[in-house]
Amino acid sequence: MDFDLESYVAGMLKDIRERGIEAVREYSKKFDNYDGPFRVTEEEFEEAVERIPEKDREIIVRTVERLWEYHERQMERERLFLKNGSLYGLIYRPIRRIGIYVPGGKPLPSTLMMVAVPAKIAGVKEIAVTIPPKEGKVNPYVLYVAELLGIDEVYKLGGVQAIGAMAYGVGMEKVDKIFGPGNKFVNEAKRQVFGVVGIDSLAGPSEIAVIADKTAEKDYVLADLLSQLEHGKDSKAWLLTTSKELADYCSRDGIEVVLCESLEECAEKANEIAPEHLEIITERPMELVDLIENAGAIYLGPYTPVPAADYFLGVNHVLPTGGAAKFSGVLTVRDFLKPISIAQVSREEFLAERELGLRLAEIEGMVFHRRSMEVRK
Ligand SMILES: NC(=O)c1ccc[n+]([C@@H]2O[C@H](COP(=O)([O-])OP(=O)(O)OC[C@H]3O[C@@H](n4cnc5c(N)ncnc54)[C@H](O)[C@@H]3O)[C@@H](O)[C@H]2O)c1
Ligand SMILES: N[C@H](CO)Cc1c[nH]c[nH+]1
Ligand SMILES: [Zn+2]
Repeated sequence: MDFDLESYVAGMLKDIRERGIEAVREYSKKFDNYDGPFRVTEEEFEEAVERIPEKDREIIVRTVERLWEYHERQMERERLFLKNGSLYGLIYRPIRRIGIYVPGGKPLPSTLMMVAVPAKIAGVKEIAVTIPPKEGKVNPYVLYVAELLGIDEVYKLGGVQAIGAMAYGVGMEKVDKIFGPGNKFVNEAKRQVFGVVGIDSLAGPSEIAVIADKTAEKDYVLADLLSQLEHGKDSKAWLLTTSKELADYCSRDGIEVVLCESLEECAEKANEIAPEHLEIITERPMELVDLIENAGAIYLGPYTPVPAADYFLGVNHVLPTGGAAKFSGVLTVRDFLKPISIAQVSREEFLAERELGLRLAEIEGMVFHRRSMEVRK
């Protein structure tokens, strides 16, 4: 019988809801060989941070600066307008408390930067971070990034138990929204807790698709395809090409190669896949962009490989996978903000336009709705 991921994860989440910290402890022991205490102490922070060489601190600070510069342009401002003496618009408020899941199979400090920077720009006040421990410890680079960004609430928790703990408030205060990518267990757990908390997107195992023609440097294309397969056995790589030579060169384990008649056909295939990342390495890459409907991120030309975007370009690397790019997109500052509609209507406009509301209330059979509008003089 096939493994049923949905019921497997549902069972774990139910257990965490019902038995709380005991269940979290047992799953953590089983999958990460650690049963607490879960919150990273001040001493552990200090010890880890001291271990980071000066050169690496500089690398991290410069990377954070690049991310900050890119993301601060996304900050939403109030959008208000006046019409007939009335005020209308949207105002924005940050989510109060969020959880960030940092993947830990290969610990990814870069992912903490990718989520925490836009969260800080948006003005999120409280951030709890979870990461699976290794031998009871958290990766020191993750703790350094946390400290640099003013985050002191870090938990040694991974997988479904981390998502359950953040969503149901087990061993910590419940969060309002969970961010961050993870493996198929993490991704499914996020999908299932949606509604109890918000989630950013279904950011699961990494993927890359490359559209390339005969002008592409073969070694660049192959290296890029292999880069995302490095994330793990669930990762995927597709080459969509019009070049038979390139197709043969990249025919390796784990890479799905599709030989197409034209670049338009490559674009069509890319839209069907809706990959997390789409590289276009062709003679005139920009010409294909108009044909792309579904992709988490599009990187053009020979000098925009996915790993550069994973680390230092400044763009965000938290992206939808598994076809979710058909209905969602890259993580942005907006994901940390709640738009609130606002209006203050003038008497003149209200009286002039209320017949619309009165009749619509009648159509819907809403007597008290009608009354609320009618009663005003
Ligand atoms: N889409 C994106 O934006 C993006 C960004 C970065 C990383 N990623 C992806 O994140 C993933 C990280 O995966 P990872 O495995 O390295 O780390 P992870 O932290 O997501 O998963 C590790 C956890 O999975 C749990 N787990 C492992 N086996 C289990 C089992 N059989 N049953 C229940 N729980 C189990 C354990 O608790 C462990 O702590 C990779 O697939 C990577 O490609 C995606
Ligand atoms: N490629 C990942 C997004 O799918 C992000 C990442 C982090 N570290 C290395 N790569
Ligand atoms: Zn990567």
